[in-house]
Amino acid sequence: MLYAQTPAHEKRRLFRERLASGELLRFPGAFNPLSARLIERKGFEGVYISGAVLSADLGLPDIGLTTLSEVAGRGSQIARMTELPAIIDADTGFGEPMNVARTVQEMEDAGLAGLHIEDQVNPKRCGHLDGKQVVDEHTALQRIAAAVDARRDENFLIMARTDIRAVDGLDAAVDRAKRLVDAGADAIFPEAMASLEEFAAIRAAVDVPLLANMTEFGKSDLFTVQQLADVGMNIVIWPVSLLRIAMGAASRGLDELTEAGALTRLLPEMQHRADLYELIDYEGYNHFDTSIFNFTVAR
Ligand SMILES: C[C@](O)(C(=O)O)[C@H](CC(=O)O)C(=O)O
Ligand SMILES: [Mg+2]
Repeated sequence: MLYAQTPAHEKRRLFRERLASGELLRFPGAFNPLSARLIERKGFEGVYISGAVLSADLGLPDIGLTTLSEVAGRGSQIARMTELPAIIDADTGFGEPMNVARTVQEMEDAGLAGLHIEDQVNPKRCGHLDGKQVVDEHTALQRIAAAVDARRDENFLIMARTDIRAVDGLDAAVDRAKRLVDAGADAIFPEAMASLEEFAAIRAAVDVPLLANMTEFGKSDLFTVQQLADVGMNIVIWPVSLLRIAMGAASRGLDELTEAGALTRLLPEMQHRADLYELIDYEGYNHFDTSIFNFTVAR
């Protein structure tokens, strides 16, 4: 009933333990709190909270328009709904190094297990679009150092994302990954890798956990979990996939309404009322009610 039972510090501890095993952990993107619960029920190891999804959800492009409060607020709503660790996309950290520090503390308080901060200039762009720019090395390292310094729970994962591959090439990405680790990053998110070999090159360069972004219609091919495990990746995200699937289905449903005037034919594709109730534990709430309202009126 209500929210997850596992306290945030415990989720983080367990997450760090699992990450240390070297296995590949699967983090589909939750587009709302309810979908986080579905991800948990289906047996995944974690939940990703995407900036692209948060902005799209508001009808906005992913160009740094969302605020720290909006992102932390949505992160908290999603994280508290699942026992799984949730990692959030903190874009460029919402400002200068001091803002990055505050971002880390807000995300800790929101119950997240970790975040990633990227080295794009403000305002950022989607990592899979052309024309993005990255900051110089000094600024990139400052952001990460500020983040590491600000955290109060040592198990809160500070991941550095580098977008430099699409701008200056793979050698620059390898170099930046190494420097970000030296600055204290617990993990690296090499954005827009072009091939498995490129993931392998980053793997060879640093010892910390690595994240692979399997976003659709972007610059990376869609590799399988096994392929990514074979090149030593430790976390894989499908950041926007569930939103794309849900919006695709919604669009087809609206077309069907226009054409047929009823949705009867789509019933097999819908989440059944019974499945929804099971997912949100209606039963538990009923039980709670009967255990509380057990009085009778004396006459
Ligand atoms: C991972 C990402 O930062 C996100 O916000 O989910 C995006 C995903 C996308 O736009 O497909 C990114 O890769 O920049
Ligand atoms: Mg993003």
